[in-house]
Amino acid sequence: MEGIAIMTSGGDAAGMNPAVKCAVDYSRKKGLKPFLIRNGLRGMIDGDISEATREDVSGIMHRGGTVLRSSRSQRFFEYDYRKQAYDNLQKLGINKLIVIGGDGSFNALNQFYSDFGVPFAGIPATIDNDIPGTDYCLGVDTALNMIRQSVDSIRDTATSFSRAFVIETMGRHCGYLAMVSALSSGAEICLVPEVEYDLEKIGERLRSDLNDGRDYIIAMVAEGTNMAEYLTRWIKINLNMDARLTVLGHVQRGGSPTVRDRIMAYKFAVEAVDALLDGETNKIMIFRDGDFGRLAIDKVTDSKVELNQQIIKLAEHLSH
Ligand SMILES: Nc1ncnc2c1ncn2[C@@H]1O[C@H](COP(=O)(O)OP(=O)(O)O)[C@@H](O)[C@H]1O
Ligand SMILES: O=P(O)(O)OC[C@H]1O[C@](O)(COP(=O)(O)O)[C@@H](O)[C@@H]1O
Ligand SMILES: [Mg+2]
Repeated sequence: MEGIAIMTSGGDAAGMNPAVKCAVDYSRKKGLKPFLIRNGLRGMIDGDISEATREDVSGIMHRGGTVLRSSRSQRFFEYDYRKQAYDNLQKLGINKLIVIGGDGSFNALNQFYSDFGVPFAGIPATIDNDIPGTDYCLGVDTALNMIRQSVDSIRDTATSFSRAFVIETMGRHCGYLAMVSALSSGAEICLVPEVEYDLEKIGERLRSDLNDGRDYIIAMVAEGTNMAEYLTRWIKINLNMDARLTVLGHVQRGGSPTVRDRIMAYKFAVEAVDALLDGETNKIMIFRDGDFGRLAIDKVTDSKVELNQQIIKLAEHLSH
């Protein structure tokens, strides 16, 4: 029986556990022998690999994070450690890999494929939604719901005071979480790296709203702009308003996967196993314009992610 190993790597994201469960169950159904690599790339180097049991993947669907655990490994950049990882796979008869992770993990596995020719299928999983070629990455819906819940709570206190609340979201260089959250929470300001912003115009607009009776402000700021602290000070000085900053941080990465993330996880996992059985060697599973598909890794690594134009159209007025 051919061995297939499943791992999670990079920043954890809700939906990783359902993807692991489905990848194990479906690959077994298809006549493969599923293995689990624990602790991501670090575990692959250290041989933290075992055949998947039914117990390993039972009762994990509803759990956030990744039960396989994850890592960001400096050693994987070095050939000698990758060779050690390859030897570990060889010993167990593993000749296919499924990696559930972000762009960094896909680069890692592509390097590993160039070194040793072990075919892999990538399942996009990162709250940042920053993988080119796919409209959706596992974990995004859960993160958006975690943010919504936090912003709703902040709004409760905001409505009790005449204050501005600046809320910073994660996302690295991608403004998706901030922009969608600005829409879903009815924010007055949204700053993301992809859209030019004009503080002068924002000031004019909000001063007029405040004169008309507005008494609090919610501002969503993507971490990639590095503007959250500055904007908080700017509001105090320019709008003459008390302002508070909340950096949401890792709260956004936690939480039980939403229904959307569970179902998407299943579909991505089936696609990944099928891709490998079809003889694909280094493809990333994608969801684009409502359909699932497979994209060559270089199409992913050589492009830059672009923010969805429809979302920009709906939210860009919050940047000026
Ligand atoms: N070019 C590369 N060569 C080898 N390993 C890499 C390469 N790029 C990334 N990696 C490995 O992949 C890991 C996961 O990538 P990272 O960017 O941290 O998370 P994510 O997969 O969520 O984007 C890195 O910590 C590193 O170990
Ligand atoms: O958890 P860490 O290592 O502090 O990294 C924080 C970063 O990880 C993320 O939560 C997820 O990013 P990745 O999916 O690329 O790992 C980013 O939004 C954030 O900037
Ligand atoms: Mg990443």
